[in-house]
Amino acid sequence: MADGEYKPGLEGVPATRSNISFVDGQAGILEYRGIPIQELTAHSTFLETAYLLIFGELPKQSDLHSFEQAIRGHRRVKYRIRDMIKSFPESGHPMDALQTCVAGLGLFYPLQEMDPNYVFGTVTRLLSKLPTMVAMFHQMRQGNDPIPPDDSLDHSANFLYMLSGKKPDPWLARIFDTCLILHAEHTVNASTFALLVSASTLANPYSTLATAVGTLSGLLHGGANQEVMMMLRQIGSVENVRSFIEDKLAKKQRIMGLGHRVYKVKDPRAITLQRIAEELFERYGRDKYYDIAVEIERVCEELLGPKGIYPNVDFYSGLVYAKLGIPEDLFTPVFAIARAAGWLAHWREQLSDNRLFRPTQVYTGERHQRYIPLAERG
Ligand SMILES: CC(=O)SCCNC(=O)CCNC(=O)[C@H](O)C(C)(C)COP(=O)(O)OP(=O)(O)OC[C@H]1O[C@@H](n2cnc3c(N)ncnc32)[C@H](O)[C@@H]1OP(=O)(O)O
Ligand SMILES: O=C([O-])CC(=O)C(=O)O
Repeated sequence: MADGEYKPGLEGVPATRSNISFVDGQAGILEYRGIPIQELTAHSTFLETAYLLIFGELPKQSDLHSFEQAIRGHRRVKYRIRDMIKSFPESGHPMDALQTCVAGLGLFYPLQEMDPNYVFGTVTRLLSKLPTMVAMFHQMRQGNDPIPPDDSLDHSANFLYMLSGKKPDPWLARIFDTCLILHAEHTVNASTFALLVSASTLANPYSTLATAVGTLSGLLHGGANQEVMMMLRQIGSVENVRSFIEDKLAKKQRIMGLGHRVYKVKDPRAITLQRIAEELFERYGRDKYYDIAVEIERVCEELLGPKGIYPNVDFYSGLVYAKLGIPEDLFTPVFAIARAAGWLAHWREQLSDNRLFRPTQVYTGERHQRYIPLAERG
């Protein structure tokens, strides 16, 4: 292969065929199974959207009921998982805890034949246990017992309850559910690509999902949502925004929450998240960090807009999560709870027509070298 064909970061290189989601990065369009994301946030729920992504169509009433019931039934985790979480250092990052927990599930549920029962069991177990394990780690790192799930609450409300011990206002739970819909899937992003590679080896799905969780944690990917909040606090006031941005750009550093490999306009999810943030602030009081974020967007439109760098999904999400009372280092685990739906859809799709991923490389090293004995090396 000629060097000219090599694309750093595989930019523009198709890695798979998929009918799960569609992105038009110039027009700012995102669809799940052909349905615009705005339709789903207006009318669907996270679990219905997860079903759509994983099984390819909107569920009938009875199918949705069985899916939701199965997920409710998987909320508790084995006491050995709980013991494992107890042994984690409380200062560890929750994404590392989550990755370990997801991989740990594989010890209890070995890989089986890909029949519909196995797929349904795996998908519902993972969608259900990820939120439980995130909430458990959060409680246990504070020295508390985990809060058992409340079976009277739906998926999103139950997660917020397990985090705080308080039943959330249904309006806030619905906002959180909308955030999960927005984060559920996004074509062949880095964590999904890592998942596809793992799935293609026929690794156990828990190991495969753990690969994706680890990949999402990176600062250039899902980890950016926490970084944005840290940046907003570091800037501290609207007056400091321009100098902060100019200084960063002069040092060739990245502004977190901006830029995207695919979108060259404002991410449609950032538009919805900003609207949600405004609705939240209208009811619960404005937040100075929101004003700072808006000013960053304004300054960056001027300085980075000509390069097609605009807010991505991670830019406004943290402001919403913070207002919902979610601690900053749980922002990325919340992203993982949502993205599990897309990951599982891609796991299923990959295995329906599998071929091992094994790309090639452009070798740039020496050849035909002599082994130099240790004593002769300088
Ligand atoms: C869920 C998600 O994963 S969404 C993305 C979350 N990540 C972030 O928010 C981190 C900040 N953003 C970035 O680092 C990048 O925009 C990425 C990693 C998301 C995408 O990067 P790529 O597509 O690889 O773009 P690349 O790194 O080639 O950058 C192209 C140019 O834009 C600049 N650029 C890209 N993003 C930014 C940014 N956030 N701030 C400043 N400059 C940027 C680069 O410096 C580069 O400039 P140059 O051509 O003058 O050297
Ligand atoms: O698609 C990407 O490159 C990053 C991602 O996961 C997203 O934007 O949701």
